[in-house]
Amino acid sequence: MTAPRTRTADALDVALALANPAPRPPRSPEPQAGHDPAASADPEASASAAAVPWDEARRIAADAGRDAARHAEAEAEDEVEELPLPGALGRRLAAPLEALSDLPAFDTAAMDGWAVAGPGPWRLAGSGAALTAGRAPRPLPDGRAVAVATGARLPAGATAVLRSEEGIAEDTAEDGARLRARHRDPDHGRDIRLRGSECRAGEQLLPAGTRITPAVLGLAASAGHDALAAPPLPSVALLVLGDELLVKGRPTGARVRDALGPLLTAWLPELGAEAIAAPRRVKDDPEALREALAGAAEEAEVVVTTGGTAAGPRDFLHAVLADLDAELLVDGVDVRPGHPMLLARLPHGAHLVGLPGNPLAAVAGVLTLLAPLLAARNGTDARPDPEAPLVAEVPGSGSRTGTRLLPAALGPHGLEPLRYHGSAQLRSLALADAFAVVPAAGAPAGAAVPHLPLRWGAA
Ligand SMILES: Nc1nc2c(c(=O)[nH]1)N[C@H]1C(S)=C(S)[C@@H](COP(=O)(O)OP(=O)(O)OC[C@H]3O[C@@H](n4cnc5c(N)ncnc54)[C@H](O)[C@@H]3O)O[C@H]1N2
Ligand code: MOO
Repeated sequence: MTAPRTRTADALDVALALANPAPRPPRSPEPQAGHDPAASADPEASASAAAVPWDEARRIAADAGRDAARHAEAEAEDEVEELPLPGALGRRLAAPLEALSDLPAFDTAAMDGWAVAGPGPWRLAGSGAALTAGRAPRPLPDGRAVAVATGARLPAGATAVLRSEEGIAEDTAEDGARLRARHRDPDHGRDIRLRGSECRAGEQLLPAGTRITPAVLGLAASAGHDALAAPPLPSVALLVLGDELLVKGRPTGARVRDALGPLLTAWLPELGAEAIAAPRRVKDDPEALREALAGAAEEAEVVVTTGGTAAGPRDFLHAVLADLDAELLVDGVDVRPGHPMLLARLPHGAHLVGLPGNPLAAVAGVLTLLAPLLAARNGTDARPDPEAPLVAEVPGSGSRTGTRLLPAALGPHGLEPLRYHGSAQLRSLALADAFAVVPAAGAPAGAAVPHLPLRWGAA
C-alpha cells in the first residue's frame, strides 16, 4: 500500500524510520520517539515467569476460540435471524448461498451494437431504436439485426452481437436500412453472455459460514436474495478500567483521555464481533471490578478489559480473576509492547481478554489474543502471516527478550517501521498498514519478516 506516502506524506515522514533522530517534542522535558517511559522502564524485573512465547499465545487463543465455536454451535440454530441485505454485513452465512435464478437470467448483449441473426448482411429490424437493458425483445428472424445496448436481453434467434465500431448501417432505397460488418461477420456467440453461464438456479454459490462481505451482499442480490440468514456475531462486553480516564475534552491535570474505548468499539465489527453496549467504565476498586466482570460474563461471550493487568497499586485484575475462580490460559506474553496481556476462561464459559492499559500494548493484545480467538470462534482458519522485507534496520532491543511488534508502513520496497512505537503512543499506528514482527535481536535492512496487516488500512 503506497497511498499513505502521497496522501499523508508529511505526517508519515515525521513518523518514519526508527533509525532517524527524533524531533524534540515542543515544551516537553519527557523523552519521546521510541523512548517511551513505559517501554524503557525495564519490566523484565517483575515480568511474569509464566509469560509464553508470542506464537504460542496466538495458538492458545485460537484453541480457545475453537472451543467457544463448538459451544456456540449447539445454540446457534435458535438464534439465526433473517436480515435484509445491508444489515447482514459482517456476519456469517447460516446456510449455503444458493442462486435463486440462472445468472445471467437470460442471454445478454455484452457490448453496444447490433444483435444479428445468422450471416450478414442483415436487414435492420424495427424503427432503429435500440433494445436497451430491461426491455423484453421480440424474436429476431434469420437475416435480421436490431440495435442493442450492453446488458439488453437478446431476442430469440440472435446468433451474435456485432459491436457498434465493427458495423456499418446504411439506408438503401430499395431495401430499407441495412447493416454489414466492417471487416468480417462476428463468430457465432460473439459478445453474447449466455444464460446460466455464471450459475444455474439452485446451484450453491458459497458455503455456510462464509463471511458476509460487500461482495457477498452484491452476489446475493444478483442471485435474487432480499435477505440472508445469519447467526449473531460473538458478543463482546468492553470494560475500561482506570479512574484517571476522561471520556471527553483535553487531558487535564493528571488525567488522560480514554483512547481504547473508541478504538476497540470501532474495531470489533472488523474482528468479527458485536459489542453488547458502549464501553463500560469501571472504577479502580476490586469489588467494582468483580461485579462488573461477573455481570459481563453473564451477558457476553467474550469480556475484554483494558488496564489493570500489571502489578501496580491499582491493578486488581489478577486478584479479581483469582477470586472468581477464572482459569488463566495465558498470563503474560513474551512480546513488546503488550507483555502483561492475558487470556482467561471465566467459570460459566465466557472468555476474558485482559488488554494492557498502554494503548499500543492493548492493540498488540488485540492482535495476539483477541483476533485469533474471534477468528477461530467464527470458523476462520489461521493463515500463515505474510512476509515482506524490512526497508530499514531494526536494532536489537538490548537486554530485553521477546518478539517485537512494530507499527510499519507497507510500501513498494517493503515494511518501513515507524518511529512512535512506544507502548503509550498511537501516533504511528494511525499511519501504519501493518505490525512488523521482529525478533528481540533485531533484523537487518532487507530481512524478510512476517507482518500482521491492519485491515482497516491507513490509505
Ligand atoms: N513494575 C512494573 N511495572 C510495569 C510492568 C512491569 O512488568 N513491572 N509492565 C509495564 C507494561 S509492559 C505495561 S503494558 C503496563 C500495563 O499496565 P496495566 O495494564 O496495568 O495498565 P494501567 O496501569 O491501568 O495503565 C497503564 C497506562 O495506560 C494508560 N491507560 C489505561 N487505560 C487507558 C485507556 N483506555 N486509554 C488511554 N490510556 C490508558 C494509563 O493511564 C497508564 O498510563 O504496565 C507497565 N508497568
Ligand atoms: O511494554 Mo508494555 O509491553 O508497555 O506493553
